[in-house]
Amino acid sequence: MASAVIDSCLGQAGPLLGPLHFRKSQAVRRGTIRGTVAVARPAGVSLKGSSKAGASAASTRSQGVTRALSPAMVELETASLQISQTPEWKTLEDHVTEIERLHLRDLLRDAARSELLFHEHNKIISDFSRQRVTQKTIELLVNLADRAKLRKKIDAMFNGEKINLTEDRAVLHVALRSPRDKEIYTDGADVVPEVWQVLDKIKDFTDKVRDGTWLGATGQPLTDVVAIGIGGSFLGPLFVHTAMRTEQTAAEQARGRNLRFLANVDPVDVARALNGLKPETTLVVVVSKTFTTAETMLNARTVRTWLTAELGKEAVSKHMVAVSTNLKLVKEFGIDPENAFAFWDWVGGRYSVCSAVGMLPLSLQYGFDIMEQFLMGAHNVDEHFRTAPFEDNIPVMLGLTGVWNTTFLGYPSLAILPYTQALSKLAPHIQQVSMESNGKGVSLDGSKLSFEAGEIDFGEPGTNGQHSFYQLIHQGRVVPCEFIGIVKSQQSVYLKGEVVSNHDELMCNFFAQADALATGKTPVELRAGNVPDSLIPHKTFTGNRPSTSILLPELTAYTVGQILSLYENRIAVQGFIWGINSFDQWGVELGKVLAAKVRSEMNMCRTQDRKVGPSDGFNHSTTKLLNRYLEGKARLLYPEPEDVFPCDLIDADHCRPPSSYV
Ligand SMILES: O=P(O)(O)OC[C@H]1O[C@H](O)[C@H](O)[C@@H](O)[C@@H]1O
Repeated sequence: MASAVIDSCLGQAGPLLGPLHFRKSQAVRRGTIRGTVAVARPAGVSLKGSSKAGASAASTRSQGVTRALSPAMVELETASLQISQTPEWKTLEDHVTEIERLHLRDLLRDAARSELLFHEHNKIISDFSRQRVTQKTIELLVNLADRAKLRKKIDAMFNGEKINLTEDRAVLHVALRSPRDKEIYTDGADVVPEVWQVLDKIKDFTDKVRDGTWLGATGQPLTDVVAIGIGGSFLGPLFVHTAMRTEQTAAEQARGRNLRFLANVDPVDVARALNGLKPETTLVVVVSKTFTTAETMLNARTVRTWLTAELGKEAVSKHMVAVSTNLKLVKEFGIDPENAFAFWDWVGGRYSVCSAVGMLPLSLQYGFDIMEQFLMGAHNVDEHFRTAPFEDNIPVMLGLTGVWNTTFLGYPSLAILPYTQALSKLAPHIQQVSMESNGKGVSLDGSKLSFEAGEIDFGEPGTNGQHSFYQLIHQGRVVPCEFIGIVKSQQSVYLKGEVVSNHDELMCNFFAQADALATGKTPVELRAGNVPDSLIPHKTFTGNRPSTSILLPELTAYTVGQILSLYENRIAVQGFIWGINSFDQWGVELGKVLAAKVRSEMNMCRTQDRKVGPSDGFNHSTTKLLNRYLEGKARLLYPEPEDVFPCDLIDADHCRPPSSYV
């Protein structure tokens, strides 16, 4: 059956049958394509020393153990084999020259085109008219999406297929926001009841903490929460918290409560997170999918010491709870499994904000009922994404225009520009979701991509960004932008006598910037404005710089959930088109392995007769730099000259105690 699927897929290839047949035979030879398939592991992935929970399983696979793929997955993997060799891709490449002849200044005069590129779903408006596209571009992008089997890939994700091939996992964060009465299966089991079991437990626990039924060790209410976690166990919750803080209903619910995050292992971050807090009133939530992440575990131990130094060891059971997929390690750490909130390996860290990772700390702060609205908003856009035709599907359109800009027009970046301070942590969150998901160099089957996937995301709320990096995006490099505006501000400030409120002023810029980028300012216009000739080149704006505008009615828990889903699904679309695995992150492992090596060197440096040199496996540069650090540390630890130990033996000079002590 699988080979029939492959043949039918290849059969559409037309003039490109050659390369695709080559791919096919190569894949068949490697054993990646057959009825039940043996999958080659991605080349060059070293899993040894990985601290992630899935690593041991993955490492057995890397040692040559193969596994079976369902026919559906065979089909999807096949559809991802070098999408750049398909006629649909080539047609888009050819289409670039047509688009290069057009200027957005002229395209925007076409009202019919603008109407076509204007979409609305449940009061979310998206306007793609300032993208460098015509109706034909959209048709060609949709053809590419069909060739990439986008619909089937979306269905496979929602149906719990193990589309994360390198970790053999389903990708079901959408199940985290599913209504109770839905059924979503993976590995033959419906996951929705488990999701709701944990959500019910979160509601129960957070209600008790908030109403004072659950008290601290000294009988005081726990009004302050410190959530310790990093990466996906931090950025999503921080984004949502920042978005909710000034929303009226949420702010009322949070009155008298504090939520802080501790992410960086930097002691400065520890000091800032704990500054002014009292152990008696503090609840610590340790958030880690794996419960092995070095930074989080060290911070958790540090904060546990801070708590127990004042309250005694028994206080841990009242003051520390955990969110993890690894309940065994939670228990070993000393947190009662009763006080642990589970999630599952089918939730990627960066996609985990709708699990207990976000729901627990955020419900402690705002109450479960408000956070349930957040889940409902995300689910609403998930359903739109799953069911709407591609041309009217906002996440799909965002993803397709993203692929168009990045891959075909050659603009590798995306600026995320919300015109509300409440979304100031959206860009940092999306940076992880997008860049960790799509920053890949090989396609699903492990073959090297012939184009660059991924997008460099950054951003800052308007208007602040305008006074910072907008110069570059107006007159320097072309950086596609996504402007996000809100109709009803979370805070209405109307000064008596002023027609334009603060919010109106903010939104004037939301509209103006997108048009300034698109239309620019020509030398003719400048001359008409009496600009001297010498300044004309400096004051010219070339325009033709693409952007999308998204307008939301208001910023509530519900619409924050919608925004999350728009971006998560947009990023999935891009990965599905590029034919990569957006759901693994092997690229973060190597640095961790090397850090572990440095850590063991530092530990050994505590002994006085320590001999460190290049033979320990570091190159000359690292050895020298590391030894400078150790030398500085030695001065701090061993202030007396005789206490200074020779930890730097690259050359004889460094063996001596620092000269200032001699
Ligand atoms: O939640 P944890 O297991 O502690 O992982 C925290 C983070 O670790 C790594 O950096 C991964 O690349 C991230 O995806 C993950 O979110």
